[in-house]
Amino acid sequence: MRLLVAVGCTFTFVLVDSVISTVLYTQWSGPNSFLDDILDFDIHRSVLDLWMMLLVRSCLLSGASVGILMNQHDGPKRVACMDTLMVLISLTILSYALAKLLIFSEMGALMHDPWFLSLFSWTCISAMGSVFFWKLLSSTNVASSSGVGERERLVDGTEEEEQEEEGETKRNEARQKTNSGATLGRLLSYCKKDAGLLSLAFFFLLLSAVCEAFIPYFTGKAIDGIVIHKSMEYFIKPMTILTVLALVSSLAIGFRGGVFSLTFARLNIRLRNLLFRSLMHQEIGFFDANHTGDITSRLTSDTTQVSDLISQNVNLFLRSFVKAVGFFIFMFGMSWKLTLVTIMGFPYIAVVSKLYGEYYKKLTKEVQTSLAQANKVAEETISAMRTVRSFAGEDQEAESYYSKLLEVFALNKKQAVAYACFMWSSCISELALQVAILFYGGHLVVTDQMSGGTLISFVIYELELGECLESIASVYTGLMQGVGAAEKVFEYIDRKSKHNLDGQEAPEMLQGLVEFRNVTFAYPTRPETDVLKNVSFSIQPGKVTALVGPSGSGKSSCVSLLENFYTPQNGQVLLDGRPIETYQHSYLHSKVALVGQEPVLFARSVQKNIVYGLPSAPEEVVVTAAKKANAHDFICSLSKGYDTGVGEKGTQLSGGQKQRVAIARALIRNPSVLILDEATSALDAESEHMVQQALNAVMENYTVLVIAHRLSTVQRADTIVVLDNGVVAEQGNHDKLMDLHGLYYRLIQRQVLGSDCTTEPPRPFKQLPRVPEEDESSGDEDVPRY
Ligand SMILES: Nc1ncnc2c1ncn2[C@@H]1O[C@H](COP(=O)(O)OP(=O)(O)OP(=O)(O)O)[C@@H](O)[C@H]1O
Repeated sequence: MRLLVAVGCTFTFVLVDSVISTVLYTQWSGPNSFLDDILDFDIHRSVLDLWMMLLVRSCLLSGASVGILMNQHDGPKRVACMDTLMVLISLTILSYALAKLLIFSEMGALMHDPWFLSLFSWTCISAMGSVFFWKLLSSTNVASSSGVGERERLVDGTEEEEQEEEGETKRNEARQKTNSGATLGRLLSYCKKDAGLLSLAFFFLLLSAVCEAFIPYFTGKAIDGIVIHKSMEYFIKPMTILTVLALVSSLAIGFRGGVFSLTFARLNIRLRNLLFRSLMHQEIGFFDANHTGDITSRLTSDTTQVSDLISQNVNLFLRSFVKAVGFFIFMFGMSWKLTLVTIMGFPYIAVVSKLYGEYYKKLTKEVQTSLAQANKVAEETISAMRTVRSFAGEDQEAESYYSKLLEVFALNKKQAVAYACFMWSSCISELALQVAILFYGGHLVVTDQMSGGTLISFVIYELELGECLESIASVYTGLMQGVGAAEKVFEYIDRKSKHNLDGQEAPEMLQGLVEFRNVTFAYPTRPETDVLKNVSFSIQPGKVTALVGPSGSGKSSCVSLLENFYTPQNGQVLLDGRPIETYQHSYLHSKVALVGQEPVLFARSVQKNIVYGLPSAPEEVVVTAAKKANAHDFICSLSKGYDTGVGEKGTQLSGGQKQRVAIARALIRNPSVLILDEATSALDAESEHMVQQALNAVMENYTVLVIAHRLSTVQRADTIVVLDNGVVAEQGNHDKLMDLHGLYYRLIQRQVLGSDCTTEPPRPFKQLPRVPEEDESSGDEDVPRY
């Protein structure tokens, strides 16, 4: 339907254009026959050429309309491909009409003929109208693709899918085009708070632009003073004004630049702040799905690129724009004819920079993505340097980083070629313009239509204007680059977490009863695999519940759900009878504390690590928590005691020390439920002993869910939940489960006896650093571990 309307409108336009152009032409040509005009064509006297432009427009528009009607599927796409060509043709028609006006102006009376002026004006209007109707025809592409998809349901499925995909791509492209303006508007709206500063910058900008606009004018006056008046008086006056103008403009330029830099530095801070806050509230699944390198690259390089490019370009754009307007006014005042010559070249430069800007924006996005990939490799390698060294993987990692850099370089090469082509085309068009101005200006001076001094002023204005237009063109590409980076930044700023942390419950008393009720869960990154299937068990207040099971059976996943990191697909995790997600975020994490298997410490002091999340905790509470965690003595022996830094991820502490600081960090909250992921396998005997002592004490006083790796812990637990491949295989205490002779029994037998007493080999518990002797199992510290 839309397609038919567009074609109908285009044909109507062609008809109206033909009638008006022909009537105006015949009125102008008078009794002369059309044939005579062709045979006796004189560019200085005939407007036949203007009428012929009608043929060009009509043929193009009618051809496109018929093409679209005959091939409704591919037609609009083909028309869209020739959008730029149509713009160029219309610009050429416009320039030709202006040139005709100049030619006729030389002929005096001819120019004032109302029919000529009407035909000239109509040619300009219809040239612009042609672009509009061409765009209308090409835009039917987006709407018609889905319509065609419907009509051609008989076509096989793959083709239909392809059509839909194409439609979607087109819709995205169309959306992207309108988005650039919206993104820019949004970026500027972030500067609203700096409106005062910006107004000041704008004032200095105007001041400098006005001063600069007058400089060529007084230069011309000074030259006329020497050449025409041959008097120092006529020379000194404009020279004095020139000096004052130069001084004022340079001061204003300095102020303007400084204030703009300050404003956009604040924009950078705001963007980073917003982005980081948004990241802090994303669900854990988001961090599973996105690599740290990608995220930090948006936070560092993309935000910097946005503020740098926007600050430089907004500054440059405003300055160039104000100056260009001023220059145009002066140029028109000096010679409207020479100004028309200048205007003829201007649209071509605009088209070239638009094309270049769009291509550059696309390349910039690709470069950023590619750089993020390279950063990903570097970050992963550097953060795992010990592992890299121990496997002698340095060269392999360097090679893989280099190959990523080469991918970036391939894109940089494309950017360089695009830039070279852009510079080449804009320099050529500028040069052509200057030659035309000098040529025509010389003719005006020779025919006494302007003075030599005025021509010099005009040429200076034209050169300055060229610079302004060049700046505006480069601003466009620079802005597009910044907009590309800004879109990536906004994507994360606008992202709403898929897991809300907006629970409000914060009861004064919490018993610590945890229930898993028919929980089925799959990680968002692997939604097709259920890692927990209909899991139900409970953790009684004041009791120790142990989770055991082979590696990958889902123990840590249970902990993640209890920490409210993810939402289960089915079932509920309850704390004191209320769903876990209904609790206030900070409340929940003060009541449910976790000591992980490989606890992560921050690169701060021991004290700051212990009070993490509770910055106002008094010193004595910190010391009490450290004592309970069996950490006080070793902390006191450190060089600066509690103020000693622990290094990145706690690397300056031993594994056992790290664990005890992590236990203190959990205990300082005085939690109702303590989750312990027993990690003793990575520790040496002494550290293990220290950590175990701390854990033993803790288990006596808290409601504990422990992922148990030691037989002593499992034996001591009030309830043992045995997980196997995401389901609860068995539940009960040690004696009951041993009597069952099921999975638990087999696992114990296997670990204690070091042999398999089943026909079906069970999957192993956590890897054992050493196989214990059978009679060791009664001891506490040296008991066998899972
Ligand atoms: N972030 C994640 N994204 C996708 N799948 C995951 C994620 N974390 C764990 N898994 C998968 O979920 C399953 C259960 O893992 P989980 O870590 O809960 O097991 P586990 O019993 O704690 O194992 P282990 O004792 O070895 O730590 C495994 O198959 C694992 O591959």
